[in-house]
Amino acid sequence: MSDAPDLVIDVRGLNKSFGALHAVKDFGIQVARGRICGFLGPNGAGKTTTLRMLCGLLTPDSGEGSVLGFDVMKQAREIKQRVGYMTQKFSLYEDLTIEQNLTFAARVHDLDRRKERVQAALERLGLVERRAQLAGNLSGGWKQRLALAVATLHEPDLLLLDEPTAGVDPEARRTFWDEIHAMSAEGMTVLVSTHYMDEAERCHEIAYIVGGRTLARGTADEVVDASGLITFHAEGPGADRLAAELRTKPGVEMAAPFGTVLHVSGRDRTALEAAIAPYRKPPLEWEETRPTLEDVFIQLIHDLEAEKRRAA
Ligand SMILES: Nc1ncnc2c1ncn2[C@@H]1O[C@H](COP(=O)(O)OP(=O)(O)OP(=O)(O)O)[C@@H](O)[C@H]1O
Repeated sequence: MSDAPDLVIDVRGLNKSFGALHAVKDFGIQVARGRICGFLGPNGAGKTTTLRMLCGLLTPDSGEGSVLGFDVMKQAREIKQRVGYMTQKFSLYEDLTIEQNLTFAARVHDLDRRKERVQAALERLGLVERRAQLAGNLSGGWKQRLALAVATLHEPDLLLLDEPTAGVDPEARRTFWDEIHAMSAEGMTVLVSTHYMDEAERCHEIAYIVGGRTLARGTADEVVDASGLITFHAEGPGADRLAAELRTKPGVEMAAPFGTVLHVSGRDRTALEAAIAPYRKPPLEWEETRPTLEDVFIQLIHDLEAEKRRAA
Protein backbone atom coordinates (compact mmCIF):
# COMPACT_ATOMS: atom_id res chain seq x y z
CA MET A 1 0.00 0.00 0.00
CA SER A 2 1.20 3.52 -0.75
CA ASP A 3 2.13 5.80 2.13
CA ALA A 4 1.22 8.84 0.03
CA PRO A 5 -1.53 10.89 1.68
CA ASP A 6 -4.96 10.73 0.13
CA LEU A 7 -5.13 14.30 -1.20
CA VAL A 8 -8.59 15.77 -1.53
CA ILE A 9 -7.18 19.09 -2.74
CA ASP A 10 -4.00 19.03 -4.80
CA VAL A 11 -3.56 22.15 -6.93
CA ARG A 12 -0.57 24.11 -8.21
CA GLY A 13 0.03 27.40 -10.01
CA LEU A 14 -3.53 28.71 -9.80
CA ASN A 15 -3.89 32.26 -11.07
CA LYS A 16 -6.86 34.57 -11.26
CA SER A 17 -6.97 38.19 -12.35
CA PHE A 18 -9.83 40.67 -12.40
CA GLY A 19 -8.78 43.21 -15.04
CA ALA A 20 -5.42 44.59 -13.91
CA LEU A 21 -5.73 43.07 -10.43
CA HIS A 22 -3.82 39.81 -10.01
CA ALA A 23 -5.97 38.51 -7.12
CA VAL A 24 -4.48 34.99 -6.83
CA LYS A 25 -0.84 34.35 -7.78
CA ASP A 26 0.60 30.91 -8.46
CA PHE A 27 -1.40 29.46 -5.63
CA GLY A 28 -0.86 25.86 -4.65
CA ILE A 29 -2.17 23.77 -1.78
CA GLN A 30 -2.45 20.13 -0.81
CA VAL A 31 -4.98 19.03 1.78
CA ALA A 32 -5.27 15.39 2.86
CA ARG A 33 -8.57 13.63 3.54
CA GLY A 34 -10.15 14.41 6.92
CA ARG A 35 -7.98 17.44 7.63
CA ILE A 36 -9.29 20.86 8.65
CA CYS A 37 -7.21 23.49 6.93
CA GLY A 38 -7.59 27.12 7.99
CA PHE A 39 -7.27 29.76 5.36
CA LEU A 40 -6.08 33.08 6.74
CA GLY A 41 -5.01 36.43 5.43
CA PRO A 42 -5.97 40.09 5.51
CA ASN A 43 -9.03 41.47 3.71
CA GLY A 44 -8.63 41.19 -0.04
CA ALA A 45 -5.90 38.52 0.23
CA GLY A 46 -7.69 36.33 -2.30
CA LYS A 47 -9.26 33.77 0.03
CA THR A 48 -12.81 33.94 -1.36
CA THR A 49 -11.51 33.92 -4.94
CA THR A 50 -9.45 30.80 -4.19
CA LEU A 51 -12.34 29.02 -2.47
CA ARG A 52 -14.56 29.81 -5.46
CA MET A 53 -11.97 28.35 -7.84
CA LEU A 54 -11.63 25.21 -5.70
CA CYS A 55 -15.37 24.55 -5.68
CA GLY A 56 -15.79 24.98 -9.42
CA LEU A 57 -17.66 28.31 -9.34
CA LEU A 58 -14.83 30.32 -10.89
CA THR A 59 -12.48 29.13 -13.62
CA PRO A 60 -8.80 29.80 -12.90
CA ASP A 61 -6.95 31.70 -15.65
CA SER A 62 -4.21 29.10 -15.37
CA GLY A 63 -3.05 26.30 -13.12
CA GLU A 64 -3.41 22.58 -12.70
CA GLY A 65 -4.38 19.92 -10.25
CA SER A 66 -7.37 18.20 -8.81
CA VAL A 67 -10.14 18.59 -6.29
CA LEU A 68 -11.72 15.32 -5.13
CA GLY A 69 -9.85 13.66 -7.98
CA PHE A 70 -11.41 15.90 -10.66
CA ASP A 71 -9.45 18.27 -12.88
CA VAL A 72 -9.69 21.77 -11.42
CA MET A 73 -9.47 23.37 -14.88
CA LYS A 74 -11.86 21.12 -16.78
CA GLN A 75 -14.29 19.38 -14.46
CA ALA A 76 -15.98 22.23 -12.60
CA ARG A 77 -19.40 20.57 -12.94
CA GLU A 78 -18.28 17.34 -11.26
CA ILE A 79 -16.51 19.27 -8.49
CA LYS A 80 -19.52 21.53 -7.87
CA GLN A 81 -21.78 18.54 -7.33
CA ARG A 82 -19.50 17.01 -4.70
CA VAL A 83 -18.39 19.91 -2.55
CA GLY A 84 -20.30 21.76 0.14
CA TYR A 85 -19.80 25.52 0.02
CA MET A 86 -20.99 27.98 2.63
CA THR A 87 -20.50 31.54 1.45
CA GLN A 88 -19.72 34.58 3.59
CA LYS A 89 -23.21 35.91 3.03
CA PHE A 90 -25.14 32.66 2.99
CA SER A 91 -28.80 33.02 2.16
CA LEU A 92 -31.70 31.29 3.82
CA TYR A 93 -35.38 31.68 3.07
CA GLU A 94 -36.39 33.71 6.08
CA ASP A 95 -40.13 33.15 5.64
CA LEU A 96 -39.72 29.36 5.49
CA THR A 97 -39.23 27.18 8.55
CA ILE A 98 -35.97 25.42 9.31
CA GLU A 99 -37.37 22.15 7.98
CA GLN A 100 -38.81 23.81 4.86
CA ASN A 101 -35.43 25.41 4.14
CA LEU A 102 -33.77 21.98 4.28
CA THR A 103 -36.48 20.29 2.22
CA PHE A 104 -36.30 23.07 -0.36
CA ALA A 105 -32.51 22.70 -0.62
CA ALA A 106 -32.91 18.92 -1.04
CA ARG A 107 -35.36 19.50 -3.92
CA VAL A 108 -33.23 22.13 -5.63
CA HIS A 109 -30.27 19.74 -5.58
CA ASP A 110 -32.51 16.88 -6.70
CA LEU A 111 -31.34 14.69 -3.81
CA ASP A 112 -32.61 11.19 -3.16
CA ARG A 113 -33.82 10.08 0.33
CA ARG A 114 -35.00 13.63 1.03
CA LYS A 115 -36.98 12.99 4.20
CA GLU A 116 -34.21 10.88 5.65
CA ARG A 117 -31.54 13.47 4.83
CA VAL A 118 -33.57 16.33 6.28
CA GLN A 119 -34.27 14.38 9.48
CA ALA A 120 -30.58 13.40 9.81
CA ALA A 121 -29.51 17.03 9.31
CA LEU A 122 -32.01 18.24 11.93
CA GLU A 123 -30.75 15.68 14.43
CA ARG A 124 -27.10 16.21 13.74
CA LEU A 125 -27.28 19.95 14.22
CA GLY A 126 -29.63 19.86 17.19
CA LEU A 127 -32.42 21.55 15.24
CA VAL A 128 -35.17 18.94 15.76
CA GLU A 129 -36.97 20.96 18.43
CA ARG A 130 -36.81 24.06 16.29
CA ARG A 131 -37.83 22.46 13.00
CA ALA A 132 -41.06 24.53 12.73
CA GLN A 133 -39.41 27.82 13.60
CA LEU A 134 -39.14 30.43 10.85
CA ALA A 135 -35.53 30.83 9.70
CA GLY A 136 -36.01 34.60 9.86
CA ASN A 137 -36.60 34.40 13.63
CA LEU A 138 -33.37 32.52 14.38
CA SER A 139 -30.40 34.11 16.11
CA GLY A 140 -27.16 34.54 14.13
CA GLY A 141 -25.66 31.36 15.59
CA TRP A 142 -28.66 29.20 14.73
CA LYS A 143 -28.90 30.68 11.22
CA GLN A 144 -25.32 29.70 10.71
CA ARG A 145 -25.94 26.13 11.86
CA LEU A 146 -28.87 25.91 9.48
CA ALA A 147 -26.69 27.20 6.64
CA LEU A 148 -24.14 24.50 7.51
CA ALA A 149 -26.89 21.88 7.43
CA VAL A 150 -27.96 23.11 3.98
CA ALA A 151 -24.35 23.07 2.73
CA THR A 152 -23.82 19.48 3.89
CA LEU A 153 -27.22 17.96 3.05
CA HIS A 154 -25.78 16.13 0.05
CA GLU A 155 -23.03 14.63 2.26
CA PRO A 156 -20.08 16.17 0.42
CA ASP A 157 -16.54 14.85 0.91
CA LEU A 158 -15.15 18.37 0.91
CA LEU A 159 -16.55 21.37 2.72
CA LEU A 160 -15.42 24.89 1.83
CA LEU A 161 -16.41 27.50 4.38
CA ASP A 162 -15.91 31.21 3.79
CA GLU A 163 -15.74 33.04 7.13
CA PRO A 164 -18.63 30.97 8.46
CA THR A 165 -18.57 32.40 11.97
CA ALA A 166 -18.14 36.10 11.21
CA GLY A 167 -20.17 38.16 13.62
CA VAL A 168 -21.52 35.41 15.89
CA ASP A 169 -20.91 35.08 19.61
CA PRO A 170 -18.11 32.92 21.08
CA GLU A 171 -20.45 30.21 22.37
CA ALA A 172 -22.09 29.79 18.94
CA ARG A 173 -18.65 29.75 17.32
CA ARG A 174 -17.51 27.01 19.67
CA THR A 175 -20.54 24.86 18.91
CA PHE A 176 -19.97 25.41 15.20
CA TRP A 177 -16.34 24.32 15.51
CA ASP A 178 -17.27 21.23 17.52
CA GLU A 179 -19.52 20.30 14.62
CA ILE A 180 -16.73 20.88 12.07
CA HIS A 181 -14.45 18.59 14.09
CA ALA A 182 -17.13 15.92 14.31
CA MET A 183 -17.51 16.02 10.52
CA SER A 184 -13.76 15.85 10.02
CA ALA A 185 -13.53 12.83 12.35
CA GLU A 186 -15.94 11.10 9.98
CA GLY A 187 -13.64 11.79 7.01
CA MET A 188 -14.88 15.14 5.74
CA THR A 189 -12.11 17.46 4.53
CA VAL A 190 -12.60 21.12 5.40
CA LEU A 191 -11.02 24.29 4.07
CA VAL A 192 -12.21 27.22 6.14
CA SER A 193 -11.36 30.90 5.88
CA THR A 194 -11.34 32.90 9.07
CA HIS A 195 -9.99 36.06 10.65
CA TYR A 196 -10.16 34.63 14.17
CA MET A 197 -6.90 33.45 15.74
CA ASP A 198 -8.63 31.04 18.14
CA GLU A 199 -10.20 29.37 15.11
CA ALA A 200 -6.85 29.19 13.33
CA GLU A 201 -5.58 27.28 16.33
CA ARG A 202 -8.48 24.85 16.13
CA CYS A 203 -7.44 23.84 12.58
CA HIS A 204 -5.16 20.86 11.95
CA GLU A 205 -3.12 23.07 9.65
CA ILE A 206 -3.20 26.58 8.24
CA ALA A 207 -2.27 28.51 5.14
CA TYR A 208 -1.67 32.25 5.44
CA ILE A 209 -2.04 34.21 2.24
CA VAL A 210 -1.44 37.84 1.39
CA GLY A 211 -1.89 39.47 -2.00
CA GLY A 212 -2.76 36.10 -3.52
CA ARG A 213 0.52 34.47 -2.36
CA THR A 214 0.97 31.83 0.35
CA LEU A 215 3.36 33.18 2.98
CA ALA A 216 3.06 30.45 5.61
CA ARG A 217 1.85 26.87 5.64
CA GLY A 218 1.78 24.02 8.17
CA THR A 219 0.42 23.34 11.63
CA ALA A 220 0.16 26.33 13.96
CA ASP A 221 3.33 25.13 15.72
CA GLU A 222 5.20 24.70 12.45
CA VAL A 223 4.21 28.17 11.28
CA VAL A 224 5.40 29.71 14.55
CA ASP A 225 8.68 27.73 14.47
CA ALA A 226 9.35 28.63 10.83
CA SER A 227 8.93 32.34 11.54
CA GLY A 228 12.23 32.44 13.49
CA LEU A 229 10.60 35.10 15.61
CA ILE A 230 11.74 35.87 19.17
CA THR A 231 9.08 37.51 21.30
CA PHE A 232 9.09 39.35 24.60
CA HIS A 233 6.08 40.49 26.56
CA ALA A 234 6.18 43.56 28.78
CA GLU A 235 3.58 44.28 31.41
CA GLY A 236 3.21 47.17 33.80
CA PRO A 237 2.20 50.82 33.85
CA GLY A 238 2.30 52.31 30.35
CA ALA A 239 3.76 49.16 28.71
CA ASP A 240 1.13 49.24 25.99
CA ARG A 241 2.07 52.82 25.12
CA LEU A 242 5.70 51.98 24.30
CA ALA A 243 4.87 50.30 21.00
CA ALA A 244 5.43 53.30 18.71
CA GLU A 245 8.76 54.17 20.35
CA LEU A 246 10.08 50.61 20.27
CA ARG A 247 9.15 50.15 16.65
CA THR A 248 11.76 52.74 15.67
CA LYS A 249 14.60 50.75 17.32
CA PRO A 250 16.89 48.53 15.23
CA GLY A 251 16.12 44.87 15.91
CA VAL A 252 12.46 45.49 16.73
CA GLU A 253 10.45 44.20 13.81
CA MET A 254 7.08 44.23 15.52
CA ALA A 255 5.77 45.96 18.64
CA ALA A 256 2.07 45.83 19.33
CA PRO A 257 -0.10 46.21 22.43
CA PHE A 258 -2.55 43.42 23.24
CA GLY A 259 -4.64 44.93 26.01
CA THR A 260 -2.20 45.96 28.71
CA VAL A 261 0.55 43.63 27.47
CA LEU A 262 3.09 44.77 24.92
CA HIS A 263 4.40 42.16 22.44
CA VAL A 264 7.83 42.95 21.00
CA SER A 265 9.35 40.69 18.34
CA GLY A 266 12.33 40.42 16.06
CA ARG A 267 14.52 37.77 14.48
CA ASP A 268 17.95 39.04 15.55
CA ARG A 269 18.21 38.17 19.24
CA THR A 270 21.25 40.37 19.93
CA ALA A 271 19.71 43.43 18.29
CA LEU A 272 16.29 42.81 19.88
CA GLU A 273 17.71 42.43 23.38
CA ALA A 274 19.83 45.56 22.90
CA ALA A 275 16.72 47.48 21.80
CA ILE A 276 14.63 46.52 24.81
CA ALA A 277 17.49 46.71 27.34
CA PRO A 278 16.83 50.37 28.36
CA TYR A 279 13.21 49.49 29.13
CA ARG A 280 13.90 46.25 31.02
CA LYS A 281 13.56 47.66 34.50
CA PRO A 282 10.81 48.09 37.11
CA PRO A 283 7.98 48.82 37.13
CA LEU A 284 7.84 46.96 33.81
CA GLU A 285 8.03 43.18 33.91
CA TRP A 286 9.47 41.46 30.88
CA GLU A 287 9.47 37.82 29.88
CA GLU A 288 10.39 35.93 26.77
CA THR A 289 7.45 33.91 25.42
CA ARG A 290 6.60 31.80 22.46
CA PRO A 291 5.30 33.99 19.61
CA THR A 292 1.58 33.70 18.95
CA LEU A 293 0.16 33.09 15.50
CA GLU A 294 -0.98 36.70 15.49
CA ASP A 295 2.60 37.89 16.14
CA VAL A 296 3.73 35.82 13.18
CA PHE A 297 0.99 37.12 10.87
CA ILE A 298 1.70 40.75 11.77
CA GLN A 299 5.36 40.06 11.03
CA LEU A 300 4.57 38.50 7.66
CA ILE A 301 2.59 41.54 6.61
CA HIS A 302 5.41 43.86 7.71
CA ASP A 303 7.89 41.79 5.67
CA LEU A 304 5.69 42.08 2.62
CA GLU A 305 5.30 45.84 3.04
CA ALA A 306 9.09 46.20 3.40
CA GLU A 307 9.56 44.13 0.23
CA LYS A 308 7.12 46.40 -1.62
CA ARG A 309 8.95 49.52 -0.41
CA ARG A 310 12.27 48.09 -1.62
CA ALA A 311 10.77 47.24 -5.00
CA ALA A 312 9.20 50.73 -5.43
N1 LIG B 1 -15.58 39.57 -9.31
C1 LIG B 1 -14.60 40.42 -9.01
N2 LIG B 1 -14.32 41.47 -9.81
C2 LIG B 1 -13.32 42.32 -9.52
N3 LIG B 1 -12.50 42.21 -8.46
C3 LIG B 1 -12.72 41.20 -7.62
C4 LIG B 1 -13.79 40.25 -7.85
N4 LIG B 1 -13.76 39.34 -6.83
C5 LIG B 1 -12.75 39.70 -6.01
N5 LIG B 1 -12.13 40.81 -6.49
C6 LIG B 1 -10.95 41.47 -5.90
O1 LIG B 1 -9.94 40.47 -5.70
C7 LIG B 1 -9.21 40.68 -4.49
C8 LIG B 1 -9.32 39.44 -3.63
O2 LIG B 1 -10.65 39.36 -3.14
P1 LIG B 1 -11.17 38.15 -2.23
O3 LIG B 1 -12.62 38.42 -1.98
O4 LIG B 1 -10.82 36.87 -2.85
O5 LIG B 1 -10.34 38.38 -0.91
P2 LIG B 1 -10.56 37.77 0.55
O6 LIG B 1 -9.22 37.33 1.02
O7 LIG B 1 -11.65 36.77 0.52
O8 LIG B 1 -11.02 39.05 1.38
P3 LIG B 1 -11.98 39.16 2.69
O9 LIG B 1 -11.17 38.65 3.86
O10 LIG B 1 -12.23 40.63 2.75
O11 LIG B 1 -13.21 38.37 2.41
C9 LIG B 1 -9.86 41.93 -3.85
O12 LIG B 1 -9.05 43.03 -4.17
C10 LIG B 1 -11.22 42.01 -4.50
O13 LIG B 1 -11.69 43.34 -4.53
